[in-house]
Amino acid sequence: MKAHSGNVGVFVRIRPTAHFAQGLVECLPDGQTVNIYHRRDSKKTQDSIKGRPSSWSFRLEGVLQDVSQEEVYDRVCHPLVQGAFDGYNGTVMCFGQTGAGKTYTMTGSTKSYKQRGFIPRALQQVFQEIERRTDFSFSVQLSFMEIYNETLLDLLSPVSPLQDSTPPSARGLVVMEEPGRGVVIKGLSLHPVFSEEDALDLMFEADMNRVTGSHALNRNSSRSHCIFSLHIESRSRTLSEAKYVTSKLSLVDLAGSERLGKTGSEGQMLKESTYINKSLSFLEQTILALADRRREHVPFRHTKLTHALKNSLGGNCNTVLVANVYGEAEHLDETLCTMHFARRMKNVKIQPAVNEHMDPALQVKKLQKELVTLKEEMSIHNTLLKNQSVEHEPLSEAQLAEISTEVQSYLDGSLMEISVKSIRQVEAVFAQFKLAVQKQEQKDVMCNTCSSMKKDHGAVTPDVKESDGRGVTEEAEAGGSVASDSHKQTRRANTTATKTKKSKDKHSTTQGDGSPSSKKRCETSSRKQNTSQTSEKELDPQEPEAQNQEAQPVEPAQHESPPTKSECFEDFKVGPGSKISSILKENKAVLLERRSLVRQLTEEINAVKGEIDHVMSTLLQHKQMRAAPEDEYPAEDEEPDAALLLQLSKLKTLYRLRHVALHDVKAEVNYCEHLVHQCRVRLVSEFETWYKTASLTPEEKTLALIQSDDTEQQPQAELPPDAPSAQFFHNARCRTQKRRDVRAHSGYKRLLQTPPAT
Ligand SMILES: Nc1ncnc2c1ncn2[C@@H]1O[C@H](COP(=O)(O)OP(=O)(O)OP(=O)(O)O)[C@@H](O)[C@H]1O
Repeated sequence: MKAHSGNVGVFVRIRPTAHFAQGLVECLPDGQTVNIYHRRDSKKTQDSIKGRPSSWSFRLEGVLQDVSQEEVYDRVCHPLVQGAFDGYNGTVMCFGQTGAGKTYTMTGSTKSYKQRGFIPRALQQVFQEIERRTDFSFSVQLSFMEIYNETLLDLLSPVSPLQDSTPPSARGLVVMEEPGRGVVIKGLSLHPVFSEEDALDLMFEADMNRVTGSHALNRNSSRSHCIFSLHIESRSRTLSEAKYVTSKLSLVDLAGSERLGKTGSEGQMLKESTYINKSLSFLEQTILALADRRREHVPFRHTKLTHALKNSLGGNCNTVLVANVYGEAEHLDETLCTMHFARRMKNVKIQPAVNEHMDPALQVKKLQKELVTLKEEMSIHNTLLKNQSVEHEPLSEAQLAEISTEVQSYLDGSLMEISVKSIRQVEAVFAQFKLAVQKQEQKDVMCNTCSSMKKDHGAVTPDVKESDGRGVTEEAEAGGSVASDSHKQTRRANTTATKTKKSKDKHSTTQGDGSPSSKKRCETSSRKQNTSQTSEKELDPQEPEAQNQEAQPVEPAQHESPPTKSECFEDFKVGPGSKISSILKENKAVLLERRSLVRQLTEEINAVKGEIDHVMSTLLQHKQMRAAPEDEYPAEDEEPDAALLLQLSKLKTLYRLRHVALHDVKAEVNYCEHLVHQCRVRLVSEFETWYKTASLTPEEKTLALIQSDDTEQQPQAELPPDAPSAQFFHNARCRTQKRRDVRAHSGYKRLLQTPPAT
């Protein structure tokens, strides 16, 4: 997904106020335009804008006024995070006057889950997406960097900047450009994270380490620029492709621009303000240069900030700017400056591109496979066909299309045979057959279930959770492994046969001829209708009765009895739910294998224990014998004792090793059980959703969609208090608070480094 292409996306967010400058700031109903007017009677204003027009109109991607944190995130950040999963880099920057709400937008309130900002929401989205994309494996790493007075600081350094008195320059955080990788920060620590809660922990930790100060406009003013980065790498689990994609998501909270007179800064804070204003002014110059396509040189290297952001400004990245402004009249000049910056940023071009890479090891494997195929082709060429025109190259699009047409003609009977030309052609023919079967299956499933359920929804009420649970266990006990496609197709064919039989039965019930066979069919049918709960076993398409039935001609749809929920579940498992169903089977197969290993190890341990007992009792006997009068027992009995002791020591070692192995395998069993449970729950819940939707008319589906939209827009206060993300947020915050308290008690003080002279 490409979130924004062409130009940088720009939004303006107005900080809520009871004293909105009505008449001076106007937000148009289109939600994209802000007009700003200057009063002609204001002396100060007239001085500052001498010779310029007295009103400005700014048209942006969106004007965010009185909008919740959730909506701001959804409009600004959500598409970029989604894009990151497709391999696009993304950057969101908050820019504006001090106190206008940049940190509130980016990090949000650390005390309130509902008011959390972009960073925690992005982490939530990332881990939810990872859970959803079961076909991919992901690795996520994060880093958090601060630029304070032109010095780069690692907010997540393994050695906390609070403890470390080494000057940051000596700790070696340097902006560098590497061929093929662009700008990298050498020395910045990257932290692998495996869960939302892990990541939130690090976010709170970094937030605690930031430099803040207090001045007239903001009690908690960030005195630095802050760059939070998430590095995501994803690889397909299903395709053995060498390709994989990476992306970097940067969330940038810039320090606030400030008028020194207004903030009343002095001393250290004055120095900070000077650095902040200087770097923002360079940022502005860089943006001007980027927006002007005639400029050949862009002064990225003027400051650490612009250098570090080089790839994010007009690079291959989806970039979005949030301009944070006040809505009050007294800040109109600064608001105007921010809006001009936003407009310039809007003119900067971006060229988002997917970061696709090749895994060399997998590529070698692929080439080796290719070589084997080519060799086979050669052997066919030489031995079977003796045909000079055998193709050794991969098939072209045109050849594949031709094969598809041939297969279609073969299937509809207009072509009697397909002649073999090469292994690749044979493989492509098989693939086309498979495709045709799958399409037919999908059609069958949808036609049968949707139309029948629609007709008689009330009759379909078995509790699938229970019947599914039993079925699943039965499969597991039967040692179910991953079903091959052909196996699935056989099951499918048998299911169809069973269904056809059932529809025939139903037909006979209403039009019975009174013959014994007809009666029997009637009984079967009524028995099925009276059963409120149908087990999987009863419906097992492989049961002998079903297999012995000759395939009956398919009755017209209106005579078919509606499939039971359990039957629909079977269809679901080979149709839309086939992926999760096959993962479940795989996991169950692994679980069974591990359980049998546990049994085997337990038996071995028992056997070793038996031997140990035996050796010990022999040794005991010898000891007793030695204690007896000498004439009864000869002295050479000492000799076997040495051998027995050696054997005993070996047995004990073996016993210990087996125990360790058993312990490990038991842990694996626990883990596998957990996975199987998760898959099972997911299969059933996905089926429930599918089943509900399949039985709806198009109008009902539309209504359901509208209702689900409504639910999403409910205020967050209505989220269940135990919503997992809220819990993670709460836990991580509490842990950070504890660390903060410990540090406060032990007298830690943030060492603010003197910046190197520039
Ligand atoms: N949209 C908003 N809704 C509610 N409160 C807000 C909003 N924007 C800002 N605030 C509040 O205003 C105060 C200042 O906001 P914040 O610290 O985010 O400003 P800033 O632009 O990051 O300032 P600085 O550049 O000085 O760090 C905070 O108390 C914050 O909670």
